[in-house]
Amino acid sequence: MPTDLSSSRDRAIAVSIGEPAGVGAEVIAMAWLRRREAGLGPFYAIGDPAFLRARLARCGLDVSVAETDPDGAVTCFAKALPVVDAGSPMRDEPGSAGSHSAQGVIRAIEMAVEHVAAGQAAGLATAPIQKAALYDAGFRFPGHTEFLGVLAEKHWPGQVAEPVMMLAGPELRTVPVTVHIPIQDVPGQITAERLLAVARIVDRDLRERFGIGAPRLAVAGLNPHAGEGGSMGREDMEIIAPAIAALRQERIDARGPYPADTLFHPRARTTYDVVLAMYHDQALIPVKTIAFDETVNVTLGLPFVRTSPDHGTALDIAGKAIARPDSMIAALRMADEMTRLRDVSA
Ligand SMILES: NC(=O)C1=CN([C@@H]2O[C@H](COP(=O)(O)OP(=O)(O)OC[C@H]3O[C@@H](n4cnc5c(N)ncnc54)[C@H](O)[C@@H]3O)[C@@H](O)[C@H]2O)C=CC1
Ligand SMILES: NCC(=O)COP(=O)(O)O
Repeated sequence: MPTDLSSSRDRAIAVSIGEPAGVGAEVIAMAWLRRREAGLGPFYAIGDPAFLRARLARCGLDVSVAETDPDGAVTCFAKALPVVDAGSPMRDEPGSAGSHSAQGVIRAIEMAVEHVAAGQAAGLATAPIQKAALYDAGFRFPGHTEFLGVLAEKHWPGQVAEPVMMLAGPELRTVPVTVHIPIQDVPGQITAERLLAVARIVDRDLRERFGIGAPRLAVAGLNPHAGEGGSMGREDMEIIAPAIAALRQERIDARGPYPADTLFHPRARTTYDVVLAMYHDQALIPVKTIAFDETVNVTLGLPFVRTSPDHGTALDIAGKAIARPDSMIAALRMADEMTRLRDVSA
């Protein structure tokens, strides 16, 4: 029987509402409806309350929305979905994303970080953004991950934020060493410095934030058969293998490089705690294939907790109340657990 955690803490998780044309608003509301059975602690949305009400009515979701400030969210949460106004109107036009909503979408993310920095929120979960729509409006970051790194350095002066994306499912965690870049640019960005920096953050955060005492890091090769001794590409032997050796000198349990095609089957998955993959799809295809509905995108290397569902805006099904809220629920649960672990260890 899951515990009702709705009133067991003094600060809630802030949830930026994401792209209004997508499924973010409805999966947030569905997560609220399932809060008790899912054992979720309190959370509140940041966005346009009028938009939220309109979308939930369109979807036929029987959810009361309570406008509040972050401090009032915990009290409201048992009876209504708390929402903090981001001060920028959003349109209830499912499926048609555009730069018109960008200001509110970005502001909601900024406000969530401000609330965490001010001690008004325990952590942050983000609903998906439509990246191209934000780029059209001048957003200059590949995604949340990099934007949050900049916001962290702004609000935690003196801290060097090194945001690292990790996809965490029930059976598999993966980290893309390079993320949102064209595939032709990947080999040039696989450097020893990047590998060492990512592996150190992953090792530290798996210990500190996930309670894994001795994390085992499996490192995937870049080329077929991890280069086949150099005949299918030289990065594996010239860059990745020496970086792994350097990590082992630091007593980080990194292993590999392993051929990526045989790294994700069930027996292989019992031999490590996380895979460092060389590019986006090498990391995300296996986790989303194994557990699309339960996997969480979590940012390591920040001075605060940030999680997100693994899926995107799903414009094709927005406004129909058929999106599954499971990944958003998993993201909220993970944010809650990580913030509790931090509270205990702080
Ligand atoms: N954290 C974030 O902000 C993320 C944003 N995105 C953005 O989302 C946009 C769309 O990306 P896509 O590659 O099309 O991926 P997507 O995840 O939005 O959709 C892929 C397929 O999965 C389905 N799907 C997604 N979420 C679902 C859910 N909760 N329940 C049921 N079905 C679901 C969609 O209907 C679609 O058929 C892009 O702009 C992308 O950049 C993508 C991933 C994460
Ligand atoms: N493909 C994962 C993704 O797009 C999430 O990016 P971010 O917005 O969390 O940086």
